[in-house]
Amino acid sequence: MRDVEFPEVPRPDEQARRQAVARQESLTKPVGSLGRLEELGVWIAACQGTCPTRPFARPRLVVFAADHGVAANGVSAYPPEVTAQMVTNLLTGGAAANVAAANAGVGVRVADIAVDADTPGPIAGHKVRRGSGVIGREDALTEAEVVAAVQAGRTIADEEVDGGADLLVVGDMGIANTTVAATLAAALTGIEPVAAVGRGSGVDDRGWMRKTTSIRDALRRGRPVAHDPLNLLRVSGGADVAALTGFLAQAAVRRTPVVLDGLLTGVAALLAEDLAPGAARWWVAGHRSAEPAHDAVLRQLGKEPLVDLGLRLGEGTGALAALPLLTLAGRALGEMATYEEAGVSGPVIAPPPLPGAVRD
Ligand SMILES: Cc1cc2ncn([C@H]3O[C@H](COP(=O)(O)O)[C@@H](O)[C@H]3O)c2cc1C
Ligand SMILES: O=C(O)c1cccnc1
Repeated sequence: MRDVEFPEVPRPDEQARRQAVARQESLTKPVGSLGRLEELGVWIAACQGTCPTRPFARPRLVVFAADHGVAANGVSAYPPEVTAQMVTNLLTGGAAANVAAANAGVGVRVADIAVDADTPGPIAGHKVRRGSGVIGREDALTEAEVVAAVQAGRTIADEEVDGGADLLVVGDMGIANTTVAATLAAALTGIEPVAAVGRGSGVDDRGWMRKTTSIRDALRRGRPVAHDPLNLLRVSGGADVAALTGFLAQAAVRRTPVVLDGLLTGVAALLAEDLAPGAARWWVAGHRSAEPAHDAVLRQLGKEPLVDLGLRLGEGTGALAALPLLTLAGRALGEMATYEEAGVSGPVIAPPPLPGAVRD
């Protein structure tokens, strides 16, 4: 699938990063005392290419919505029509993500990539198909659909960045998508189906068994192509994961930082880093989801999540819960007074170097 190639991903700005490290040492607090917030502030400066940092002007959440054929196996506690119903709920402001976005000052966009229903015109502009194949016995998508979905994600990232977004947050909505995500996580990290499977939106013990079997069957088909991101998306993925993959890679190409959410966005991140090496430097992990496979995915991404609240919702809620921490980190670096400005005496003993420099 040569139609999907990304240009070389730029690095966050090294000069701004160095300036930010130096500035952290000049601010009126013991060196390193803001802990991880200091690393995050440095990361924001490097992504913005400027120090002091600026407050984010237009943070945006994009929720990627799609249905999944594997829902027919009885792997979710909820019926497939909930996907379209929740899309409506997200559009009218009643979902958890709407509240979390409002709390964090983030604008919300919903993109129907493969919902198995008609959705309003403005959100269906990038729709690739309805649903997907039942991944235990057939391919999720055709080659053309994979390409179209990845391109849809790229276009959505471009639209957001061109519209002024300076921080992106990703989310998912789609019944049975944790079965797909767990399959991809197992294929990409090597964990077994029983280690990858989770309760998703709350499946019972019998459903859990059906889900584990579905992941096992899907993994049997997906493992042979696990090293090839686009073919893995075709065999075992879905149009939402493919679009998220394109979106995450393109956000990095466009030098725009992203806050990752739960399991589905995590597997898309692994695939995007594969397609566009270095893209992961532009992402921060918002939270650790209660889905067991998410931990393996985060480890493979080399990301320590900002919060671990036992959330298991998706929609971007974990990322949005963490967002005020990110905002604080940026503002502390940008707005605190220096020792010189405030007339506060600096240390009399040279402080130890800042702990664990930021992954740039
Ligand atoms: C009302 C409702 C709102 C949601 N918001 C996100 N999800 C989350 O749960 C689903 C994945 O779980 P599973 O694989 O078990 O179906 C996805 O839609 C995901 O976004 C929801 C699920 C439901 C039921
Ligand atoms: O990890 C997630 O994001 C998640 C977990 C459960 C249900 N939906 C999403």
